[in-house]
Amino acid sequence: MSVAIVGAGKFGQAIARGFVRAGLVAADRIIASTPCSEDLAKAAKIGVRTTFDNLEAVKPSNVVFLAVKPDVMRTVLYEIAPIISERHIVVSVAAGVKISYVEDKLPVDTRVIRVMSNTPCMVGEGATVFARGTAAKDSDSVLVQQFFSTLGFCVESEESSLDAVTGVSGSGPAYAFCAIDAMADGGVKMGLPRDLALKLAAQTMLGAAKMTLEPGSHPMILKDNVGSPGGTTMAGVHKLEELGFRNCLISAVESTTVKSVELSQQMLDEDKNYDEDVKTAVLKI
Ligand SMILES: NC(=O)C1=CN([C@@H]2O[C@H](COP(=O)(O)OP(=O)(O)OC[C@H]3O[C@@H](n4cnc5c(N)ncnc54)[C@H](OP(=O)(O)O)[C@@H]3O)[C@@H](O)[C@H]2O)C=CC1
Ligand SMILES: O=C(O)[C@@H]1CCC=N1
Repeated sequence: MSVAIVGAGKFGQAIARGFVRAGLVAADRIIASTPCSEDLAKAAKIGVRTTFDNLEAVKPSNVVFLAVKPDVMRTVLYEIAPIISERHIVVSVAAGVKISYVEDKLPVDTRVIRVMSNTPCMVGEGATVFARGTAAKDSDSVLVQQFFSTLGFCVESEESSLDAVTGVSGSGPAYAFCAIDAMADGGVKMGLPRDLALKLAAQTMLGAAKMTLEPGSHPMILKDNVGSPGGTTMAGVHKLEELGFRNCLISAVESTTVKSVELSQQMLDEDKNYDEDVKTAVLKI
């Protein structure tokens, strides 16, 4: 198996590192491309092959990960389309880019899978949901499941769920990092050294997440177990409620989901305008 990662930025590097770390693909079977020399140097440090040329990455590969930002997706799809064949599986990890958008620009019957994952893939604790395109086979779905299961939790779903998945787990690590940082700030404010405060905050999140994932657990029951009657915890939980902590998180997930929906619509609208511009130009000729 040979893997191309087109768009070797933060997320492209995260999955490359994850695949190599898990021993799923040998580093020299991965070729990463980007026009950004800094990103290419970072990818090279993982041990993968690198190139500025997307076609050089795609040609020898059979699994092609598209990890570019949505605004360059069209350019990249048109660039690689002439060399995409039945041998390729195209896996898009871009937020807000619909499967139909990708399929539209590639040869008929290209096997496409759309994935929403997250950066904890780097440490084997990713959360991934994927949906298959119209020509994708069961074996493609099994392969993608295999890839992302080595990087953490992975499940197949309908494409319609992927905007909300982006809201919870795609962008979710950013909310968790903000929470960890803020808890550490609180510790420093109360007199702890910064490195200890940060370690305690991160380890606490890790432990709480692990407990929540135990079969039969529920976060609110676990929360009740922490709060001793008349003790410290409920004073803190009361403050969280007063300042709208849960409300904030629900709204953050909602805003991210809405942004993902808007991104999809914006891309379809831009496509329509682009097609009309091309038609007008052809008519002029
Ligand atoms: N970061 C995350 O946590 C997650 C990101 N994603 C998705 O991953 C994708 C990438 O995001 P992220 O890694 O954060 O963004 P980055 O900007 O870090 O990475 C994008 C990379 O693509 C490069 N690039 C730009 N144009 C081209 C081109 N024509 N051909 C090949 N490469 C190109 C960029 O180079 P340059 O900098 O020069 O433009 C950069 O190296 C997005 O679609 C995002 O939705 C999905 C889940 C999580
Ligand atoms: O911020 C973004 O658009 C990407 C998608 C999910 C996480 N990062």
